[in-house]
Amino acid sequence: MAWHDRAPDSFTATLWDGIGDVWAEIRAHPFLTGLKDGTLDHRAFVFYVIQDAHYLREYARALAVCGARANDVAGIRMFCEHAAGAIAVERELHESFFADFGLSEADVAATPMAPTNVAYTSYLLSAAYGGSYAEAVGAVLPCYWIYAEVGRELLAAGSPDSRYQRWIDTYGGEEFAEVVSQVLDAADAVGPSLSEADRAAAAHRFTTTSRYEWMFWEMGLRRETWPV
Ligand SMILES: Cc1ncc(CO)c(N)n1
Ligand SMILES: Cc1ncsc1CCO
Repeated sequence: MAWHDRAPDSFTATLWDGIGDVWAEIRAHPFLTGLKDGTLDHRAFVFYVIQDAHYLREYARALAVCGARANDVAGIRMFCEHAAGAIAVERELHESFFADFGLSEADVAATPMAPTNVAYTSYLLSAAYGGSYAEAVGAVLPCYWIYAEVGRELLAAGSPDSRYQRWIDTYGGEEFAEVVSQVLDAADAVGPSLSEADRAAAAHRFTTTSRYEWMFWEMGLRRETWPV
């Protein structure tokens, strides 16, 4: 399982090389260090998980669009399975965390999406519908890859908080690692056929959504609200 260590000249390795600064900031983010050492304010975690339920629904839509646009049956099947998988993870949030917190389906639905969440999901859908297929894939990749890298690091460390550990287990586990390997292999299969301009456009999408990944944790930590 080498999704964190792609072949050096592969398209995905080039993409990852381009986000070195963003990845360094993500690893050091207080939301994640707080999950690891258990010091993260529970209110920030609850806020984040509610926002993530909204995020996963829109992310599943973006993956379904990638599925509709894929050039072969393997790509159609993979993205459609992952879209259904993202909805399954969203459903699990209701059965585990929201049940724990005493939050109903209606409570979650009635919570508005925070500004960063609106911006990130709007950007994903804009890339999925309006960009080239490579741009669509470039935009959805950080969601998979960054969470798998974060999960791997946090799983190795472990958390003293059982709820945070449960979150870590979702993304640090073998099942998610397998999903991420599949999508990175699919991206590397299309990489060599892309024009220089399309590769650059896809890399720009990848960098932008990586930045949104950092901003999503910042949104949770600050419990971001609309300023007006
Ligand atoms: C914001 C965000 N990015 C990535 C994932 C991984 O699925 C997630 N659940 N939420
Ligand atoms: C939750 C999630 N994140 C990226 S893909 C996916 C669904 C995996 O099947």
